Amino acid sequence: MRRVVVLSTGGTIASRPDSRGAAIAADDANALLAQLPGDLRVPVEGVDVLRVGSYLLTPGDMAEIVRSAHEALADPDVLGVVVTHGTDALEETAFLADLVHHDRRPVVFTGAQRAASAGDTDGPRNLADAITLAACPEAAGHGVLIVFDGQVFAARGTRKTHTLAPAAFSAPDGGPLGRVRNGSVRMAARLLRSAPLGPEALDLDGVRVDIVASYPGTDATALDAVAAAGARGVVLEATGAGNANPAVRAAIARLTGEGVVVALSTRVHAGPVTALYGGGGGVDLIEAGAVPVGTLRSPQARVLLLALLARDRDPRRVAAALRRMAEAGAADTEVDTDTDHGPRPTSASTDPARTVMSAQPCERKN
Ligand SMILES: NC(=O)C[C@H](N)C(=O)O
Repeated sequence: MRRVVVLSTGGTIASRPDSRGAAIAADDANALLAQLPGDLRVPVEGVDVLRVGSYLLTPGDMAEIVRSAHEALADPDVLGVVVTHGTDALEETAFLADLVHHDRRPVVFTGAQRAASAGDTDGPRNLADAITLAACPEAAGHGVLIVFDGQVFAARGTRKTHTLAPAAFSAPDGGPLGRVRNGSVRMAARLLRSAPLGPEALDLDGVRVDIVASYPGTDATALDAVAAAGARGVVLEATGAGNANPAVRAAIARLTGEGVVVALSTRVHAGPVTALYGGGGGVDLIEAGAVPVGTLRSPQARVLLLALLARDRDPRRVAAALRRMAEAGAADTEVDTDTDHGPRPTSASTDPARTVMSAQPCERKN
């Protein structure tokens, strides 16, 4: 039967209060589907994968979620897959799924900011939007998508940018690709995606990549500690366009000399990492061996590094692949010229830099 598969993994969308009032993932896929509003006009199958807050996920759990999506897509009758997920680490699992996504059918991640037990929970609406999008031909070829509060985002570059608001996600360097409103889908733009990695990129067990922050007065303590703990990769969350100081520069040279791959990201909300400054700035850190990761922020840079290290033990090749794939992200704002999904330009684009607008072929009644 032609259908959408909903993979349930937990998060606030599935949460109810425990005896202390603390939200705990409790609902399974059937309970989520039972709360759906309106007529979705497409059969839906629920599958339980995990039932946890996403802050509890390990890289191995994230790989299991992605493998479950691939298993669902092995059935040609499946139109698309929805993953319900906690929002804390949604950007990580969605990006991992995108890195290995090799199917034109969409995988759509969603969740909620208000628990399933809340009178004003946003979960059922987000889930209905995700199912509509997953069944929509306009979503084909976009890779892995995130739909939240009516906005559609590419997995890559999208982050949780509000702790509580229903509009929890944004893509600071590109904006949304489209929207779902009143059961109707409008896609406005498309990202250029790099070639997908093979399934071995999901063999994350035993691969350690840490994130280390740099700040005024930081020293080499944390960098040396994660290397001693067995990290094969480190993401440095630097200041500004990717700057630190001479102590961090020396630690990066030491770590890369020992075969640890160091990615250079930033704590700043938007914009790319760029080699601009000396004295321990980006010019020096890159010279010492750090790889600038463009507009990727630490959580997704870590996922990319995990995936690359899972498929290759050679740090030089991994660093080269990291550089290549981070650069591919620099093409994020190019206008799509792929017309096989039938784009029809209009003046209603959400982002003038990425103007491709389609009609609304996917409608649901509600
Ligand atoms: N809104 C949410 O889903 C947050 C929750 N802490 C989680 O990530 O599971």
